Parts: sequence; structure tokens; C-alpha cells
Amino acid sequence: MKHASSSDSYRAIAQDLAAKFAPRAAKWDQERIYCWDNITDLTNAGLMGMSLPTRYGGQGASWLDTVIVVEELAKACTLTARIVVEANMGGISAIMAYGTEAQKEFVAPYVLAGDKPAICISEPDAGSAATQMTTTAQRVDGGYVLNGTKHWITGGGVSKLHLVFARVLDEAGEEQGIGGFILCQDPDNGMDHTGFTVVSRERTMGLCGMPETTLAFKDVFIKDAHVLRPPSGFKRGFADLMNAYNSQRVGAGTIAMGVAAGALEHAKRYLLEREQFGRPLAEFQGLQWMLADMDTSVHASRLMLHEAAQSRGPNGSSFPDIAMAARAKLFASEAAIKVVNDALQMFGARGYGSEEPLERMYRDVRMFTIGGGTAQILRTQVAGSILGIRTPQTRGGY
Ligand SMILES: CC(C)(COP(=O)(O)OP(=O)(O)OC[C@H]1O[C@@H](n2cnc3c(N)ncnc32)[C@H](O)[C@@H]1OP(=O)(O)O)[C@@H](O)C(=O)NCCC(=O)NCCSC(=O)CCS(=O)O
Ligand SMILES: Cc1cc2nc3c(=O)[nH]c(=O)nc-3n(C[C@H](O)[C@H](O)[C@H](O)COP(=O)(O)OP(=O)(O)OC[C@H]3O[C@@H](n4cnc5c(N)ncnc54)[C@H](O)[C@@H]3O)c2cc1C
Repeated sequence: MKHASSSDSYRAIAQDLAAKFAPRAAKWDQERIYCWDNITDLTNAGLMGMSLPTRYGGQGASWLDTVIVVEELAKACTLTARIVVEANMGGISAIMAYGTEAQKEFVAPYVLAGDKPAICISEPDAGSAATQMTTTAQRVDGGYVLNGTKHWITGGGVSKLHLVFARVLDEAGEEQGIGGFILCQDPDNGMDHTGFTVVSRERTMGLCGMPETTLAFKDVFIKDAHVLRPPSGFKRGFADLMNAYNSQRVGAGTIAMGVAAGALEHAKRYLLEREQFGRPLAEFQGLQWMLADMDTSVHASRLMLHEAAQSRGPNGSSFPDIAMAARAKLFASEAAIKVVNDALQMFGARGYGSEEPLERMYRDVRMFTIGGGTAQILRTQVAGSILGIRTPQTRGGY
């Protein structure tokens, strides 16, 4: 496989693939099936795990190159773009940054072969309040035992690798903090975790080819070798794991921006093509100004996302800065929902039907102010950074 060597060549590879993926996108949505055909293409092109260091078989691509790829894919197929995000950012990025050599050598081949790791943080009673998770990892001889329930887990049932966030308890049941646990469900290779089940799948509004699932852990044993020990220890484990998660926030914001950029291209095409009152729609100033606002929003989102992708977190961290990631995802996700809505409006009834991709894009883009930290939570994080104060949300927090 020939690897890309610059942002432009990454963009070109992604554009070629996007042209192939666009006609398939409606199928995954309508049939609610995972895009395995696209995974083969992504794997062959080296985009699954493109950000992994070369010594583990990746290409050592930067976050900027990764988001350039994600934008191009998202213009054509939101589902595929999400897969590329999770195959480079979030869970896998935490393992590549904090894991042992053996862990990195274990997980990298999975991703390079097409596995999209699942990140398991949210629980029925701990969504925005993620630090209130109740899934536990109890110390036992040779490892830890997981108990609890995670929900809205993207890729449950299709992902082999899972990074499970859990509250760590020592042998005596004393709490140690939050850690990450690598669960690889791969029965064909002798890895079948007793007690781990995909309980159910949500019927989602958009991104219908992606399973959003509830996962149950009942006395699931994770051996010591698969415990992801955050560099600051379990006590500050959540902070370290979320530091890595900032990369996925930039990725998620980029998917939203890419969908908006795609919708903008469709809108431009239609304004030039469709006539009413004996003139192309493009001649009506009411629509021209809408188009200009849409273009401005996409452009501003892209700048913020690229800035975040190139930023660095605390102490020379290889992950994006927390506030820049939060600001970029917040802005891009809200802007994208409006841009896609306005694009659909420009198509009139045609946009509301399934002949055009706008109605699918509108349903797909809606999730990005919810998943990955809601717009409200991200505002709180941005405000905390501006003010330079902690912003606890519990009643007793201050
Ligand atoms: C962080 C929150 C869960 C709020 O909880 P708390 O008020 O209890 O926590 P804090 O005191 O704010 O934070 C604890 C600790 O962690 C550090 N921290 C928090 N967030 C980050 C971050 N993004 N990057 C780096 N460090 C972080 C914080 O500084 C504290 O450290 P110190 O004690 O100061 O050392 C809540 O704000 C929150 O983020 N909720 C959203 C949860 C979330 O994003 N879930 C995503 C699930 S995965 C998903 O949705 C995938 C969808 S997608 O397609 O990507
Ligand atoms: C499509 C999709 C995919 C997802 N994928 C994953 C995944 O792979 N892994 C994973 O772990 N999770 C995943 N999630 C879950 C996601 O992270 C949570 O939905 C999100 O963190 C919000 O939690 P919640 O849904 O429980 O909402 P809640 O936290 O109950 O919030 C409800 C509302 O209250 C607001 N709110 C809550 N607290 C505050 C506050 N302090 N101040 C102001 N407003 C507040 C929220 O902004 C929101 O509007 C996914 C969600 C979706 C929709």
C-alpha cells in the first residue's frame, strides 16, 4: 500500500473514496446495516489507524491530516466518517498514548485490519455527569472484574476492541479512581468474555447504519495486561482519559462540519440548476444571503477545528487543548445543524424526500450537539477556561 505523504495527498485519497461511498450511503441508512464494504476500502487505503505510529504499522498521520480525511468522507457518508474518527481518535488514541508496548502491539493490528474500537463511558445514570459512573472494576488475583452497564455505545456488536471506563476498587473495595479497561471480544481468536453482552440496540434518528447499543458487564474478567493505567494513576485517571478523548471531540466536530460542507455543495448545485419564476434560484437574493451565511459558518468551523487539531494539551500532551477542542466542537456542531437545515430548505419539497441526501444528512448531523459532550457541557468547559475557575455542577461542588 502506498501511503500519503502530505495533507493534499490525504485529501485526494479521501476524495476518491468519498466518490465511491456517496452512492452507497443511502443503503446503510435505509437498511440500518454497518458499511462493511467501505471498511475494506478504508483498510486498503490505510485510513483505519492512519494516525498510529509507523512502528505499529500506522502512518503517523497528524490530527490535522486525520480531520482533513474525515471532512472529505463526511461530505459523502457520515457513517464512514465516524468510523474513521473512532479508528484513529478517542479510545485507540488513549491506548496508543498511555498503553504498554504489549497493549499497543495487541490493539494496532485490529484497527489496521478494519476494527473500529468502541469507547464505553456513558451509563444510564451518568451521561453528562460521566464522573458519576457506577461501573466498577474490582481488583482480583491477576486482573480486575467489571460489573455495570454502559449505554449509547457506538459500534456495540460490530467492534471487537472496547475501551471501558470504570471506577477502580482495590481488593478491599476501596475506591482508587477511574481507569480504562481493554476488552477485546473476538471469539474467533479465542477471546470471548463471559458475562459481556450486547443487550440492545437503539432505533436512532440518524446514522442508522451504526449500532448504538447497551452493553452489560457481569463479572467480566480483564487480565492485568489489558488494564490501561493512566499516566497520573487512577486517581486522576478520568482526566487523563478525557485528555485523550479531546481528539475525538475534534473528530466529531469535523464530521459535523464535513456534513455541512457537503450540504453546501448540494445547495450550490441546486440553486444553479432549479428555476422558478423563469429564473434560476441562484438569482434570488434571499437564497444568496442564506448561502453566504452557510459558507461563512462552514469556513469558521473548519478554521476552529484545524486550530484545535494542531493545538496541544497540558504538559506537552499529544492531544488537542481541552478548551479549543470544546469550542470547536460546540461551534461546528451547532453551525452544521443550521447549515444542513438551510440547505434542505433550498431544495423545497425535494429536500424533504429521499431522492436527495439532504434529509439523511439532516438526521445524521443532529447528534453532534449531544454525543461527545453536549453543547451545554462544552459551553461550561469553555466558560471555565475563559474565567480560569473550576465549574463544578453538583450542588455541593463549590
Ligand atoms: C467532565 C464532566 C464529566 C464533568 O464532571 P465533573 O464536574 O465531575 O468533572 P470535572 O471536575 O470537570 O473534571 C474532572 C477532572 O477531569 C478533567 N477533565 C474533564 N474533562 C476533561 C477533558 N475534556 N480534557 C482533559 N481533562 C478533562 C478536569 O480538568 C478534572 O481534572 P482535575 O481534577 O482538575 O485534575 C463533564 O464536563 C463532561 O465532560 N461530560 C461529557 C462526557 C462526555 O463527553 N462523554 C462522551 C462519551 S463518548 C461519546 O459520546 C461518543 C460520541 S462521538 O461520536 O464522539
Ligand atoms: C449518537 C450517539 C452516540 C453516542 N456514542 C457514545 C459512545 O460511543 N460512547 C459513550 O460512552 N457515549 C456515547 N454517547 C452518549 C453521549 O456521550 C451522551 O448522550 C452525552 O454525554 C449526554 O448524556 P445524556 O444523553 O445522558 O444526557 P444528560 O446528561 O441527561 O443531559 C440531558 C440534557 O441536560 C443538559 N445538561 C446536563 N447537565 C447539565 C449541566 N450541568 N448544565 C447544563 N445542561 C446540562 C444536557 O446538555 C442535555 O441537554 C452517544 C450519544 C449519541 C446520541
